[in-house]
Amino acid sequence: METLKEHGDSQPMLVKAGPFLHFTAVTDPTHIQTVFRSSKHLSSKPGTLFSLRNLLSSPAHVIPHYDADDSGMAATPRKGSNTEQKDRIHYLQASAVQKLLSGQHLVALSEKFVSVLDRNLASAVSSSEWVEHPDLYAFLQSTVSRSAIESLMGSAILDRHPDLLSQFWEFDYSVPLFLRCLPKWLIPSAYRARSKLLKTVKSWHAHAHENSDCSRTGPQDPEWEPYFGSKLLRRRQEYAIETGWMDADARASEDMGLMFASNGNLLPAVFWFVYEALKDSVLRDSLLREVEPCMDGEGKEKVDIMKLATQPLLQSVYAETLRLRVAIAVTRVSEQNDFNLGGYRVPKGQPVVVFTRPAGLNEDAWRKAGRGGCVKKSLEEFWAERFLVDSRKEEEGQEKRKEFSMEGLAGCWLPYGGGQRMCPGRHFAKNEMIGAFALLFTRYELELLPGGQEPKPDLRWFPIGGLPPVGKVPFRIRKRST
Ligand code: HEM
Repeated sequence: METLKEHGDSQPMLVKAGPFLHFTAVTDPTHIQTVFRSSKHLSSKPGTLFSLRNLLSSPAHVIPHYDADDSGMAATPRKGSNTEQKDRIHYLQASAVQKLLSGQHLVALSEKFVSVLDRNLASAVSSSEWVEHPDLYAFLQSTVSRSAIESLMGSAILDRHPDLLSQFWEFDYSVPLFLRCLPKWLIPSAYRARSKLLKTVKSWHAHAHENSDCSRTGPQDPEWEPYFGSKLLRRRQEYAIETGWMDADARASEDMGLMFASNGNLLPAVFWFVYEALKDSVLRDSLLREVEPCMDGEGKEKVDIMKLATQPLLQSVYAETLRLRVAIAVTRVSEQNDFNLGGYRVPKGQPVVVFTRPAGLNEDAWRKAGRGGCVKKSLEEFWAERFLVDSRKEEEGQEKRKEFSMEGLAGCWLPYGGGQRMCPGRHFAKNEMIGAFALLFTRYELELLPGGQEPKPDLRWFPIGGLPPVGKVPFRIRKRST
């Protein structure tokens, strides 16, 4: 990060990390946009293969199939590709997550998440008296993640494997070690944790196949059932089985990967969102004023999640949290030809790496993007209103309203990567973050306890994703009386 800052951002930088790994680091927003707009020419296949081998422990015999698929991610296969439709694994995966995490599926999933979280919070906090907890992050891991997993993957996995959450977080803790390719003899407990989680996922799949039909992915089929959970999980089994080469171990690795993708970044983000609201009562009250008109039902007890996620300040806090608390490196490779990066030649096969954090902290770039208003306060600090602008809609006799805007920030705000492979879970993640805030603070009162230290983001996770807090944040919670 320091090297990137010293180097400046206008030119791509060739980084030699050891004798074999050379990559081009890209920090200039225009270059970043060129990379993401070139999804047709740049692939993320080498990164996918690396994760399958080193993080997800996919069986060796399936890797050549992922490698051989040269048909691209678009619905129409690349010219010259002979990959059969059923083997177009990169397209099948991408199209399933893009379709089944958006539109009406997103609404169903988000509503499910809110209702499950509501239930889980109610059973975790049953008292109207203050109850003290030593660690806010652990509390959110056990309530929010449980709800995220149940809404996406069903309730059977949690019922049948009561220690699933601790298995998952143990694996998650070791992710930076696996990505550094440390061998088993050096980190035996990390390898044990991963094997245990893989075994659990495989056993959940077997049980779900006995009780549910994964081919029920049509428009009349249920959005959610307890065994596989959402339609997305059924669809992933369906096409994987149709390949004929994805066995039970390969499918377990894939869904362990999805469990990681859908929780590993989310939980740190939820933590920082909630923590900012706990630290600043004025901010918390302003956010709650935006929640109020989104409560439906007779007793105004039901959260309208889709409406909630369009409120300006809630969105601004969401975007600001991700800007500061996510540090990911997104990798692309030109497999066919050398790549022209705004006049710089990147040789074929050499990874191009986009670091999201420097772009989120680069004041010059934000000004050049026409968003000088966003950097009135230093990008190094949290500013809840950073993404608010004056509304363009004039309402007579009314004070100018604020609205949320990301205009111009395509090369600066990148927590979800970009281009064709941009995070397909981003809409759900947004609804989960904002929904978790709304439920926690409308149903309960929460206060920080004295004596806790200001948590710092854990840079052990740079540049892998969401930065969890270092240090425990003690707090107390009670049910609201009305
Ligand atoms: C705050 C939370 C999240 C952050 C910051 C985040 C970030 C990212 C990033 C940076 C990528 C790589 C994108 C690229 O290469 O351009 C990614 C990929 C992915 N994310 Fe997320 N993500 C989050 C939540 C989620 C959730 C909730 C889900 C699922 C429900 C999800 C599912 C995925 C999947 C399946 C991929 C792989 C897509 C592919 O390779 O085609 N993510 N995410």
